[in-house]
Amino acid sequence: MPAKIPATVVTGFLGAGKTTLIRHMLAHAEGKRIALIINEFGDLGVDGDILKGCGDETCREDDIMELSNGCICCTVADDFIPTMEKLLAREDAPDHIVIETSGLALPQPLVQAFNWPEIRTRVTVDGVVTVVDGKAVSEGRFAHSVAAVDAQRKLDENLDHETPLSELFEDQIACADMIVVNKSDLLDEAEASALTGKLKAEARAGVQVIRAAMGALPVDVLLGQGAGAEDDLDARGAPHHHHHDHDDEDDHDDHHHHDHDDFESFTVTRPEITDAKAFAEQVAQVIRAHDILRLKGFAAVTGKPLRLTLQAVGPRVDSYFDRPFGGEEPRETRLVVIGQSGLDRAAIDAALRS
Ligand SMILES: Nc1nc2c(ncn2[C@@H]2O[C@H](COP(=O)(O)OP(=O)(O)OP(=O)(O)O)[C@@H](O)[C@H]2O)c(=O)[nH]1
Repeated sequence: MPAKIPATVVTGFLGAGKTTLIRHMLAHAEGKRIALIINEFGDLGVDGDILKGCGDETCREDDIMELSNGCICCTVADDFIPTMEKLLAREDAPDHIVIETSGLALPQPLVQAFNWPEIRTRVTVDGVVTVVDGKAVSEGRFAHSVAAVDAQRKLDENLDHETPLSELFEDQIACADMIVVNKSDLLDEAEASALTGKLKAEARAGVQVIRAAMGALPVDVLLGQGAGAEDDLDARGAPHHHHHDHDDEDDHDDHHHHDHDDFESFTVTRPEITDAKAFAEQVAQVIRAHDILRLKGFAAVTGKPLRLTLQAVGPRVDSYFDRPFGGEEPRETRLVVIGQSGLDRAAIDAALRS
């Protein structure tokens, strides 16, 4: 029987730097043929677009596959398994498969999907890499008190003090084989080592916690961990028991909860903008006013042939020109907005289009 193809799951909260890390890995793949599967939250396909736009000859467009928008544990049979099978049916099988989960997904259901008979015989989960936004966690912007929450939970089993954010974070940490404290360029030494220590204490025994800036890690560090995670799910914090109201019919295992219901995303479209800097400030203001978790997309700037990529994680907005607009592509501005449920869509839409 041919050896199983190793697959690495890259998980981590919204905006932690998963796409950046993967982009670096593809650009420094050292001859490894890596196929990529992306499961994005929000309907704009920004991550896929950023990766496809990287222009590196080692990452061919047809090596990048996108799963339809949605939670892997709901769409495993209809979407994930067929995508994997398509990939495995190719003549030139990849050396390694990398799967980027949505920033709101739990890694456990995905790892579990590798136990499907069609997949299990041919692929193994080489490792789960959890990317952490070092700056956001240090600032307590989410998962502000994982330890405190844990202590509370231990005191009273009947209480559910968890917010969806800290719950997701805990699940992503519990499933990790390697934790990447990313954005270390924004941390001082004391912050970085405090966070590293805290994460080591929370992770399973022996999990490596490493620092990175812009996800720049050697491919050999990230891949080739040989964890066989699909055989070891129980040790990886089965998702919390938690009721969910995903929809009326409950056709999932009870222990699958559906945090993504607590989040929503929508797209705002507007014509060209005139001033890139002023627009970035406007975006930052809207984010602060409406508690938006993540905003990303592309803008057309009057007089500029290149497309402006906008990326905001919390109130920090990054923007850069990435590539010319394609011939068929409309010169317009499209942004995907992600936040906890209850966003005032009309107000956000108006504020971003003003
Ligand atoms: N300063 C700094 N910024 C970073 C670093 N890594 C990523 N970023 C920026 O953080 C933003 C989000 O990065 P992504 O790689 O898109 O994050 P992601 O986890 O893929 O985001 P989602 O797919 O939305 O969950 C981008 O603006 C990146 O340029 C880092 O190490 N340092």
